[in-house]
Amino acid sequence: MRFIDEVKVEVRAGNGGKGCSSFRREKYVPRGGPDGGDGGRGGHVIFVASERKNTLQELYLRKRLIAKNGQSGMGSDCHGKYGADVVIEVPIGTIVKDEDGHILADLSEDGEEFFVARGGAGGMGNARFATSTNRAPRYCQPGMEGEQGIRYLELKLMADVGLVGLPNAGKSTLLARISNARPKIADYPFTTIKPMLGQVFMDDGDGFVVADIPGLIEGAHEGKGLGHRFLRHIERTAVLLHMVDAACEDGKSVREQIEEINGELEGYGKTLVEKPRLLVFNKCDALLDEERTAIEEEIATMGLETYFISAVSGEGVKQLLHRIYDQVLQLRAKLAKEAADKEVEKADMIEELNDSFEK
Ligand SMILES: Nc1nc2c(ncn2[C@@H]2O[C@H](COP(=O)(O)OP(=O)(O)OP(=O)(O)O)[C@@H](O)[C@H]2O)c(=O)[nH]1
Repeated sequence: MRFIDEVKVEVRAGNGGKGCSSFRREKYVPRGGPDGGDGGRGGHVIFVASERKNTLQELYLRKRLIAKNGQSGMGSDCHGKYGADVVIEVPIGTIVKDEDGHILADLSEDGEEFFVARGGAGGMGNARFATSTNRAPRYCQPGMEGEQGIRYLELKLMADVGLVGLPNAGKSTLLARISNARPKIADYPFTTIKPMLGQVFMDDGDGFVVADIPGLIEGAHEGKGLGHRFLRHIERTAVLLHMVDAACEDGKSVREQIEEINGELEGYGKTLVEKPRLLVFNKCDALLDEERTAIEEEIATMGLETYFISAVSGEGVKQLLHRIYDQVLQLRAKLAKEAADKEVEKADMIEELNDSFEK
């Protein structure tokens, strides 16, 4: 399966079936009334968010989603059948946009549905148009056209924590240690070529999801490296873990590594820069005490919360996880409060409206 996070698809819902114009013909009933049935509704095209999916590959391959037309109505008051819907599962975090880039839907919960193209209504048969003055109408309706258009889908993974750092900082090693994800780990850069999600379980039985995005390199936000395309996947996280190779195996000082990533996050825009960030110095097992002290002195002025860990030996990892979890819970509580406030606001508005109607 390839990781596809952007696709363009053509969607076409089914047209409604035509209504039927027909008259009852029975023995001994000389003038049977109208009995033309309605046409069936055209099929919808529906996206459903599913936790079983993590790529838009299926849509990338299909390119077109066309639902069936509704069947025409028939005599003897028989209605036409509905056209079959096309139902496509998409990953949680899929955003649907129209041709002008307006967001139509943001599918953020398992099972959430979006009718991306609605099938046309079936036309009414002549039986519906009989009145006391016109008992034998011949008129029946055509079916309505189904909606159609081009839609752009963009996947922004839903993770609580985003791992960022230069290639080889040890992001995959940390993810493998703390979560159920099993990323490839190698001592050459860019072993990670697609974002990888891992679920971390905490003592309370709950936990959080971490996204490891491919190693950023300078200029990534301008689309030069691999990272740019993937930065969007950490836009919705509660906290960023900025990983730095404290052993400086690739020859870059810790300051250089930090500044390079800062530059990339700044280049991407406010959403990432303003996120809470923990600076994590990895590979501490390979550091001498005086090297660690030197790093501590160098970063003291940066004002970032820092952690020293070894993703290989596990040193410092537990403490880090608790701190991350704190941040995640704080954000969840804030979002829950915002949602509850909105509900209250809505209820107040409805009450006010009702009051004004009564007066
Ligand atoms: N000594 C030491 N080596 C580590 C530690 N963590 C990772 N490494 C090594 O660093 C190398 C790179 O680790 P990865 O986890 O693949 O790094 P990454 O940041 O995921 O790299 P990309 O996938 O390229 O983005 C591997 O050889 C790891 O074994 C650590 O805590 N101590």
